[in-house]
Amino acid sequence: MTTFNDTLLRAAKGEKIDHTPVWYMRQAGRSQPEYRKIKEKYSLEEITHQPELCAYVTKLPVDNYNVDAAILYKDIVTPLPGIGVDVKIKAGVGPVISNPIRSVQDVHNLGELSPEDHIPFVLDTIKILKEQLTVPLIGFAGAPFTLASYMIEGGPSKSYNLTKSFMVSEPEAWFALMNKLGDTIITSIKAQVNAGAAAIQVFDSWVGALNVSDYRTFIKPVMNRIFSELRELNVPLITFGVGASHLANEWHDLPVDVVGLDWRLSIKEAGERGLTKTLQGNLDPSLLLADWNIIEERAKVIVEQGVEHGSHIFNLGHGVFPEVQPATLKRLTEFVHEYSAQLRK
Ligand SMILES: O=C(O)CCc1c2[nH]c(c1CC(=O)O)Cc1[nH]c(c(CC(=O)O)c1CCC(=O)O)Cc1[nH]c(c(CC(=O)O)c1CCC(=O)O)Cc1[nH]c(c(CCC(=O)O)c1CC(=O)O)C2
Repeated sequence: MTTFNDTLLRAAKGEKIDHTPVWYMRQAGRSQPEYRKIKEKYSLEEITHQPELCAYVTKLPVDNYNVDAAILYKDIVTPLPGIGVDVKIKAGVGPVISNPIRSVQDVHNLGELSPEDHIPFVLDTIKILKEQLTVPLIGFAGAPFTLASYMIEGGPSKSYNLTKSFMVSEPEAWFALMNKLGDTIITSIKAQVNAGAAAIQVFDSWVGALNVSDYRTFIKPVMNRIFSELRELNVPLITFGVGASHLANEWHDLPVDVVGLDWRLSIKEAGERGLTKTLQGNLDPSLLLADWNIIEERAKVIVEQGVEHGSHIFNLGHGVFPEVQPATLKRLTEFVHEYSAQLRK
């Protein structure tokens, strides 16, 4: 019988580990040939609605790359139809919403998430994976700002103009929206953990668009509430965002176990800024398209800084690009495992 590999859970809690655990954001899907074949026939929504198929896609990188965790194949917008958001994922574009939020009334019109009714397929996928996996399954949600950016803009945005102006001009509506999304996220995560998810990542991918002062006023209260309520689940809590080095200390203040960094702030610099918790990251995903000797050189520095820091989970600074060769991810996982084991002896 294969034993359960709990290295990622131990690293998240700051316990002693014999190698640095590895997983990659967007490891499921994307660059994998088996997934691309499935994708010729089915959309993301169709895959997520078929638990056996979705479990297969989620497990592929664990089998192919030997990573120390699985992350559920779904999207951050997956729970939103449950609260009345009309969202479709358009290939090559991203999530597109036909009823964007423009007023406090729009916020009040949003419903409540009932996981058993609205996302039973997600819970069924987790239950299948719990039987199959020998590594922890990471459940996840998009954070309120990142979800709100799609809901207010109506789709992906570069500037977040509508979101930011709504936030400062309509604070009552904004905080009502943060509350509603906070409730939705807490309910969705609790259901994922009850079904068998062993760790949680909250993706605040786009919150780096805000400055520290606005983060403290408009975002931090809801993030504090979310993580405080999730603490009772007793699973490691990871927060993550992109282009947000200026917010790293704010995240460290939240009741989380792990702070996920993109490639802009090194593990060493984060430690120097007073981040003592487990750090996750942070190879620039673009570099996975470079020659192996460059990838190895960069990964080596990150592993060394992670060992020096103490608790570290190796990851990319953001998601894997579809152009990356599966063999590169396999080799990188092996390298991080072996090199970190030598250093941690
Ligand atoms: O990023 C894309 O693939 C393109 C469009 C896009 C999607 N969600 C979105 C975006 C970005 C945006 O709004 O600009 C919006 C989206 N989805 C997600 C995030 C969080 C993040 O990555 O920072 C975000 C926001 C930030 C970001 O995209 O980088 C999370 C996500 N999407 C997805 C997954 C599951 C997975 O990859 O296993 C995950 C989980 C996290 C993880 O594994 O790290 C899956 C997903 N979402 C999406 C697709 C493409 C579907 C299709 O083409 O039919 C796919 C599948 C795929 O990439 O193969 C749609």
